[in-house]
Amino acid sequence: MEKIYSTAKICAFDNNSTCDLALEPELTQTLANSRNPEELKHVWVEWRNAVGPHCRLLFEEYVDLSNEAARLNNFTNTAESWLDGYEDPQFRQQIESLWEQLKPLYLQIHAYVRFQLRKKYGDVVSEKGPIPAHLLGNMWAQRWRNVAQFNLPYPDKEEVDLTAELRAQNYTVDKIFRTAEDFFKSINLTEMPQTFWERSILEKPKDREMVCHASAWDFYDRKDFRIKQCTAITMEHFTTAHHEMGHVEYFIQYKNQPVKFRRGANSGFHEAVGDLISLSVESRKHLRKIGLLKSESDDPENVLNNLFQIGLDKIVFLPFGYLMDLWRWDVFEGKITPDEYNCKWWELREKYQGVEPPVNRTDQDFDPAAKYHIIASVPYIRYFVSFVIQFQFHRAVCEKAGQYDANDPSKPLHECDIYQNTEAGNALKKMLQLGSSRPWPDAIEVLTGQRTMDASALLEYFKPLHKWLEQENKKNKVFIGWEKSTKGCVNTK
Ligand SMILES: CC(=O)N[C@@H](CC(=O)O)C(=O)NC[C@H](CC1(C(=O)N[C@@H](Cc2ccc(O)cc2)C(=O)O)CCCC1)C(=O)O
Ligand SMILES: [Zn+2]
Repeated sequence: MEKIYSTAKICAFDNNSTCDLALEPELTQTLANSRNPEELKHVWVEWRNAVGPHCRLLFEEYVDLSNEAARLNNFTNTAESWLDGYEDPQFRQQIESLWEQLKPLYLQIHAYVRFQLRKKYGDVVSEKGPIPAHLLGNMWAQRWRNVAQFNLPYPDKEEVDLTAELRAQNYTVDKIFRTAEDFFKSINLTEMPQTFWERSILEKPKDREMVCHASAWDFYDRKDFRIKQCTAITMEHFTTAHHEMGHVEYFIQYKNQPVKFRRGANSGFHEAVGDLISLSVESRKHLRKIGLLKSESDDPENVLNNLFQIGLDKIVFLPFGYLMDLWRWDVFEGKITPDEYNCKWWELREKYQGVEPPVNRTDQDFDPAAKYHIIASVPYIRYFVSFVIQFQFHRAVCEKAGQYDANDPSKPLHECDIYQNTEAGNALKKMLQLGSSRPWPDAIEVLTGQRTMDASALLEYFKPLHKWLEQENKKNKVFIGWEKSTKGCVNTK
């Protein structure tokens, strides 16, 4: 399935003699930059046609083999095996409870974006229904930051296009990764070893196919750590470089643990390290410090525009991060059978994300395969966990850096930047060095003083945006939530 996914190509929208377009970089760029609904629909449908049908039977076989392996490891099925690392029989209930706390914020940004997209695209976006998934700037509608420019709360304020700025300043792939390394070093974490620079693959090779989905690798010899990334000069890849290097920092911090404990406290911790640093990097304060933001002024409108763009990544991701394994847990437990794979997927996509396919789908399609983690058997709830705990970590390191104080409105959480603060870095380091040697509640307590996942830090970070969205949606009399989709998935049997 990985080979099918990594080599799949489609033909161009307006020229079907060009048929060598791959997911990265071509289709990713089209979904991000095209404003032509027909072209977006073409790319969205053709990608799924190129991967889904070819993976469907393989996936059924994979489910049986994976469950057999789980049983041989004394688990009931793969779902139980995947959840084992969270060491808590109540884990799924905790996730559901976190989602219930976060859903009101999601409903507000969803309603606002649907209203804006309707202004731009007209009736292809209904007033009260789910949002068509192909118009949101991303192949899976899991992050909407690429459609920020016609959604900004204050559109007449300066246009901060970091991708354009990176290119204008002749950022190279190497400079992107050196900039990321510089941040980690500045808080007393570790520089990348020389072998990292010699052995990593940071650009798509010209001479051969390669799995371009970014990844970070620990070779478990305490010395060899690498990143593989088909890096483009974009803001998304700048953030991804920090994400991948966050994995490497964690590898290095726990490298002296026994091999058994050279893992994240749970998988969500591993996903949170790089994103935690990116929360500082993406603040206007930091972007100005490293010269990526020219303007001097930080008036409330510019700050809200920036917070909104971060929300299009972080708030928007939550329902997707949840539904990916809600679908797979049911598949592994046999609650979703092969003939229901696709229509149950679209039920969940509508129920949690409030998105719909641009064209009707059938049970003969297999749209989950359009997402790397499904065909590569990579669990996904780790990202939902990460998107919650990274804000708990951020709140803790920002307090240590004196950059955040719950009682001081002049130090809001969303303007914190821990750059060059070694107290913050040392506190983070103490947690990372534990690896998986202690239950994760002990690990999170070391840094935050809490022993549970807690949505309050994310809600605190986005509080100004939440308030603004509620006011704006009320002013525009926008319908909050979504009615049943007119599109969806049809059982052909
Ligand atoms: C040997 C091995 O497998 N190593 C693991 C790491 C480890 O376990 O040690 C690994 O490298 N996994 C690859 C995976 C890549 C990416 C990803 O898949 N991201 C998710 C979700 C997401 C989205 C936004 C975001 O800000 C953070 C995450 C997606 O793109 O849907 C793609 C770019 C970002 C991270 C990763 O790094 O997590
Ligand atoms: Zn990761």
